[in-house]
Amino acid sequence: MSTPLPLLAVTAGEPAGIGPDLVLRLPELALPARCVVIADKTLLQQRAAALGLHVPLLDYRHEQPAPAGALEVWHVPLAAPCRPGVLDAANGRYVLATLDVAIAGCVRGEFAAMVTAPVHKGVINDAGVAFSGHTEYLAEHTATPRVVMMLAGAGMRVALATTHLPLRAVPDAITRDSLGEVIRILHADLVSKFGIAAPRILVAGLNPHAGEGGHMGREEIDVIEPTLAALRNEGMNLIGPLPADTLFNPDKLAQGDAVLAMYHDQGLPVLKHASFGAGINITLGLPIIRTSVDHGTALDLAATGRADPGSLFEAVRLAAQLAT
Ligand SMILES: NC(=O)c1ccc[n+]([C@@H]2O[C@H](COP(=O)([O-])OP(=O)(O)OC[C@H]3O[C@@H](n4cnc5c(N)ncnc54)[C@H](O)[C@@H]3O)[C@@H](O)[C@H]2O)c1
Ligand SMILES: N[C@H](C(=O)O)[C@H](O)COP(=O)(O)O
Repeated sequence: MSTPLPLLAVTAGEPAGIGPDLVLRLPELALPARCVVIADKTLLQQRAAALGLHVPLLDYRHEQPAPAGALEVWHVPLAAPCRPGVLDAANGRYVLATLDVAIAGCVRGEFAAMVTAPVHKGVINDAGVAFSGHTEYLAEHTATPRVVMMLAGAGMRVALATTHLPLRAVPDAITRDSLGEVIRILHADLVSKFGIAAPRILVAGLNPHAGEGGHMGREEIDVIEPTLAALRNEGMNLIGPLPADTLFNPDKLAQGDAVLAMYHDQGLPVLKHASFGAGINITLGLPIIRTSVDHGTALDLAATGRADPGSLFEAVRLAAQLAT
């Protein structure tokens, strides 16, 4: 008897964006997972019609996997009809409801992992819910005090010491405690999830030229170096703090298994330049497995047929691999 495929929850994300278009493409490939899309079924039917896709949509039944070529759907109703490309705050809470279904299913063990299509952070806030990203939402809703965002693609892994916060808040958010926790999570998950026995982590500085010996900022001297020194004493292989402008040169990258950038736009533009459309976002440190795409809602492409599903396929493959 063959081993059953891991059962993954795939949330379709912002209804006006490309998430519905992308999940409808899942049956095209023989992916190493059984996927259940969490979304409004009528929305998927309408989007399939707009795209000219003939995908049978079947209600999810745990004991009855759909045949090849069909898509299993866990129906969560929209609050208001959706027009492709047009955001509507009335549906902000619908997006969160799809995440809640996936999280609850993972926590109770029904789903082996969750994969998320992109959401629009702004419209969820417009709906009256403070929301800065899946990463922070998942941490809060699994009662996990700290998680780490890592994107992977083009042979690179880039983790972030801070995630979605205003740039002016970044230096204050990087403390010896917070940085130490981030590095411990990154190190532990590189070992446990990626099978790297002794991970080498390249750590970026915060300031230009890693502070130039304290002449361009003191965070490297006061926070980053002491944190790295303490963790090296525990046996971790940490290289840095390194000037971020040359850290991504191929020779330097080859010396590490992952980069730790200090903030979102220090690390992610490099990775997305190299791998946009095929990269994966993974939340480290969670009690459940969660992967995601490397792109946003692309409202301009919804229902056009021009959205590339490559990143979603990669996110499903990684989630399945981690789950098995
Ligand atoms: N995983 C997520 O939930 C996630 C990730 C990134 C951004 N976002 C959110 O998405 C919203 C829009 O963000 P943005 O405009 O900065 O970035 P975006 O990724 O939506 O769009 C940037 C550009 O890339 C193109 N693009 C994006 N995905 C594509 C795909 N699959 N195939 C082809 N082209 C694609 C878009 O058309 C656009 O030109 C924001 O609210 C942002 O916060 C969500
Ligand atoms: N920072 C991510 C990116 O740029 O791809 C994106 O905003 C998604 O983050 P969440 O997974 O936290 O929603």
